[in-house]
Amino acid sequence: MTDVTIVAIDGPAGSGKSSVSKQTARRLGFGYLDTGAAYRALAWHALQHGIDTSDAAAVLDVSGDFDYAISLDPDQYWVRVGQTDVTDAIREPRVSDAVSGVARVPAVRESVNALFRALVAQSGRPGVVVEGRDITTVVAPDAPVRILLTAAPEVRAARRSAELTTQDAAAVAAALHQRDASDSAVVDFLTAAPGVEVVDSTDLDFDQTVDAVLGVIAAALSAPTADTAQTGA
Ligand SMILES: Nc1ncnc2c1ncn2[C@@H]1O[C@H](COP(=O)(O)OP(=O)(O)OP(=O)(O)O)[C@@H](O)[C@H]1O
Ligand SMILES: Nc1ccn([C@@H]2O[C@H](COP(=O)(O)O)[C@@H](O)[C@H]2O)c(=O)n1
Repeated sequence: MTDVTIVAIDGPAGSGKSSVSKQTARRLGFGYLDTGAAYRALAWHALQHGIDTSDAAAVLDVSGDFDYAISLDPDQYWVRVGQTDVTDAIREPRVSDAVSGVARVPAVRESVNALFRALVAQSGRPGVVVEGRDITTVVAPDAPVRILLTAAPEVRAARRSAELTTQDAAAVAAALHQRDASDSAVVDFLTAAPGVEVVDSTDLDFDQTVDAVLGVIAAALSAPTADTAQTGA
């Protein structure tokens, strides 16, 4: 797809994709692309227009004037819609609750996937860690490194509720599992596709998880490819 080395990371909500991918990108001097932010920002945009995101036709309609921008710098992360900085707003529970409706619209997925590929190609970085739900399978199925980052459901819910102090733990867990259930009807991010390495962080702390991901990347990038094996390069 491009000369930029892509590290593709998928996984369910709260598995640590964003935080682990961002730190991995820093350690490698790579860019970091949070693909979920595009779906969240479009959900935010739809809500601003008073649209119910379960109405696919209305979502598609409002996506016509969706002016989206995101930083790929892991140290200066921001997300904008038009002139509005929505970096924090797209994490609000009302957006998380609405986002699966947006992600369910096939034309939206095609359009954001084209945008992701363009952002990676224009990143100016030697590599980009791209994280989401369908990166290993749809957005970058030929990436040299493809990882499914998992953790037990109760561990993911506990990590998420530890960062959201305004909501009770049971409500956070229920919302997270509800979002996984809706999302997994659209893309399968709970089982690893052939060739995708699983990193299970259930019993790992954050630094151990980053190290495990870096280990998979080092092994994959040093392994001979079909091309180098043939030429002896
Ligand atoms: N291995 C780990 N051990 C402990 N905490 C972790 C670990 N990995 C991530 N976390 C913490 O878990 C929380 C959720 O992680 P993060 O937001 O990166 O998940 P995510 O998969 O991107 O979620 P979502 O898909 O909902 O955006 C964060 O507070 C993060 O710091
Ligand atoms: N590749 C992707 C990434 C995300 N989604 C949808 O966006 C939502 C938010 O993603 P987060 O990673 O920020 O939690 C997610 O719940 C999916 O609905 C997607 O479909 N494909």
